Amino acid sequence: MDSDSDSDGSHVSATPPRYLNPSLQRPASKPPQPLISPSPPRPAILASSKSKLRVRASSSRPKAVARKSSRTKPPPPPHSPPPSVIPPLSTSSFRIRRQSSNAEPVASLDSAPVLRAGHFSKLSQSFSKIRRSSLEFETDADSIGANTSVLEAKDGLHEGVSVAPSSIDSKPASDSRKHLNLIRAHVPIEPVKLKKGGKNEGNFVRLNLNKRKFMSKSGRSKSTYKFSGYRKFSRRTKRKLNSQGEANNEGTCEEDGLIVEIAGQNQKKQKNERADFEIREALSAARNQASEENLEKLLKLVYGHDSFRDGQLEAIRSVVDGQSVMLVLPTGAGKSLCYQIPAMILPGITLVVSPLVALMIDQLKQLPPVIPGGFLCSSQSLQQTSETLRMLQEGAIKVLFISPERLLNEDFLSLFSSGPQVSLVVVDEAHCVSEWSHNFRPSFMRLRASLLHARLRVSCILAMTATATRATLCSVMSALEIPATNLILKAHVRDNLRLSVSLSQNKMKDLLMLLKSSPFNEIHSIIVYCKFQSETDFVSRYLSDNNISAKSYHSNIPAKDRSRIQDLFCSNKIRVVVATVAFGMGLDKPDVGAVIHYSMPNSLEGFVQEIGRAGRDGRVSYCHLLYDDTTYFKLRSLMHSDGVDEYAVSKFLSKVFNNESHGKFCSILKESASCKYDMKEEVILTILTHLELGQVQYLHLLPQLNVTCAMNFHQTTPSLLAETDIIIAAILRKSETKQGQYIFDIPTVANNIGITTGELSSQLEHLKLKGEITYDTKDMAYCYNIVKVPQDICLLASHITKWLSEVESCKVHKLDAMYDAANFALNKCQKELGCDEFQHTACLQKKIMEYFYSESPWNLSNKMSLSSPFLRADIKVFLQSNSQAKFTPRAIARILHGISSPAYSSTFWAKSHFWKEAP
Ligand SMILES: Nc1ncnc2c1ncn2[C@@H]1O[C@H](COP(=O)(O)OP(=O)(O)OP(=O)(O)O)[C@@H](O)[C@H]1O
Repeated sequence: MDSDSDSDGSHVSATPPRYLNPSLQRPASKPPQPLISPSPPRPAILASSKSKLRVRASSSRPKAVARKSSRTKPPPPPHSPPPSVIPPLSTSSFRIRRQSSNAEPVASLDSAPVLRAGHFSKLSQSFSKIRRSSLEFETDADSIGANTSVLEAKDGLHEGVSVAPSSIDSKPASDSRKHLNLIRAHVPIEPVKLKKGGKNEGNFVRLNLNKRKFMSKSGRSKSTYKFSGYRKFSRRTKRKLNSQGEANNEGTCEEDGLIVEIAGQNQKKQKNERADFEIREALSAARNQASEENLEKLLKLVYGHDSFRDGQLEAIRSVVDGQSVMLVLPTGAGKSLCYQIPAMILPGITLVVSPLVALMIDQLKQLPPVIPGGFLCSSQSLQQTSETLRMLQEGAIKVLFISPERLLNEDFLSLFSSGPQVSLVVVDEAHCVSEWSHNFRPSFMRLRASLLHARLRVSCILAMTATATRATLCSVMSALEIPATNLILKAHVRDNLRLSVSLSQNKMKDLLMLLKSSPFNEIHSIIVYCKFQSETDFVSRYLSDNNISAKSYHSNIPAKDRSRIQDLFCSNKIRVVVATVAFGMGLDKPDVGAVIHYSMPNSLEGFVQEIGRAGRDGRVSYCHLLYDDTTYFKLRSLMHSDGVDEYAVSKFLSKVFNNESHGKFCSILKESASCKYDMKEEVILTILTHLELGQVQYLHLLPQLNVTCAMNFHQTTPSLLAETDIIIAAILRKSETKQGQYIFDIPTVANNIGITTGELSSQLEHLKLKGEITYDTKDMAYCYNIVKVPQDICLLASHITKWLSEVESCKVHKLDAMYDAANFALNKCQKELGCDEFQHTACLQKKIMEYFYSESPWNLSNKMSLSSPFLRADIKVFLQSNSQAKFTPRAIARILHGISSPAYSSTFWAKSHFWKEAP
């Protein structure tokens, strides 16, 4: 049987073999060897326990559907904790929607077809010429789906993606599923046999010759044929002919092949049209009535999935019904579908606000071909941005991924005052809206329902997250005005994950032992999470030295290399990726078999999110935490790195309100302010956001921009130009000259002549195009208008500092909760719920549930309260030996803890012997 036929039937599965030895069955109930526990001997892990925990009383579980595979399925995953584990919901301020009794169980990927619609990103190396068919979406007046999108990427990176219209070339869902996939192992790639004799030979070369032959014969010019299309055509023809043993007369056969090919194309076209028609019908039915049956039909046709997973249908129906929803589903549970299907059904645009560009691009790639999408981010060129905006206005984009900064940009918002209709705003990773979350983003905080309603005229908001405590949910729902009844909350941890913890005194050695022991030694794809970038490098090197194929991944690795590492991992060419949290967001590799935490995460939210990258295919997967006190202490110190003193806040506020001119454009240089007030840029933005969104609005934040401009004149003399141009006249008044360059502050000039910085910039651009000037800008600044000057800056500083210190305590509390859960599993677990010496799925799930659902914060013991008896003496000596400098108490504490800050960088202070080295 050749490889073509191999790909058919039994061996094809949606996921590649997880185990290194494909003959091995998944070790669902295979006891892993206890290895790192402090108290040997350790009994073997019990993967399937009888005393299972239940997440919700009626929670449905991933259904293990028999796969067309020779591999045996593992036993179904254990159940989740019993309802008694959850604090009484009736006392909560939310009504947590329970799954209806007739809800379909979660379909495992095993039951899904081999390819998902929309997966074409095997070509992530170069997805520049991929045509994506889109359906004709009905807008108010006309159909807009006549456009298809072409995605482009440069350098094989996920950068510079733009979406351009193209001709109607709608493909049916079934066809679209033949798109090559990012996760190549998912895709039965049609093998192209190369002839022996060197890499430049074989079909490629021969077919080029064929091409010349054919062309000369038909008398067409070279330009008549697109090479790639022709190559495909020739290859297919060639195969056909070879199989008939008629390859000798190449010219004639090519022509015969052409006839066969055209017939095939016609058939395919008809099939496509039929599929298109079916989808259109299903869409129209779903628009008329968003019933379970109609939505399931759409799900099947567009995605190839048989049924909705827990929470999906409920969310989709509510959104289609125009209700705002807070959706909490575990990582990999299928949240994207909950906005994609409404996006198809609703008449207007769906805006998806995302915190990371990489995430946006991944999500864009995962859109099914029937939904034309685009994205806007700051790294795009002006041309790309305006092209996307043009398409948006023309209705050629149905789903637009956008950063919060971009969304809140005045120019962008003004597009919608009389422009395209927005039907839905999706806030992805919605926990970022809340300062009580593990991942607060000030720019997300500015996403208020009132603003979205007023500026986008949108009434429906879908907030999605995988991890949120009650406090976080409360603040997100209040900011986005989502009614308490519209919370759809499912389990935070999927129950196909087996959780284990071990105390480790030598983490590298223990990690290696873990990877070489069962079940990890049989798992093909593993992510090892580290806290620090340097850790990822030396851990991956250590593993490689010990014959484990591993690569490190962190944000300091060039984007191109990161992309390559991710591709290698996704195509199963690297077994282990040793990464910081930078790895995994948007990663949809379904068969990651294990996640190992080399370092403890900062919070249970982080833990849950990271382990959620394992077992997205519904198969039993393993998550192990290596935990030790030293890392905990180090992390606890780091939790204070964002903290600020009232003194610094007060100084900063004085600077902010220094310029009392109401309505005028004010700016504060980011870098120098950060250093001067010893506050991280993110903290400064948090304070400014609070000044805008707090109880009293003190200022109005504007987009950040480079405020220093250095200009050269090229044609007309500056003074002559100033006679006819008031902007140049103002620049001459307000600038200083250095080596022939005119250097000025953009806000100062704009304020001087009473125009906005935007108007000033476009005037300068105009002069530049005329060849009169060239200029460069630098010095990124926070920009704002003052709305109200506070009466008492000290009082305001005290309020803000108190708020920030509560946020800081919240972070510390999250770390303590993580530590407490791990400590509980290791030292206090009574092993009543199916846990054993090594495996603590049940007790950790219980701890996680308590953490996420409890009304009040846990009362946690503070291991850090014991201070060194030598501390006072140390501080005294430190001050004496640095008597030339002034320190705040916080600055001294940071130095002693080895935490760098904007004013006290590690580059300088790590040389001091007071600087505490990282463990
Ligand atoms: N109803 C379904 N049946 C089968 N597979 C599904 C279903 N819904 C989603 N999936 C698949 O589940 C995988 C994860 O989906 P998705 O990326 O939307 O999850 P997510 O919840 O957004 O994950 P993350 O939290 O990591 O962003 C995808 O491969 C998707 O095709």
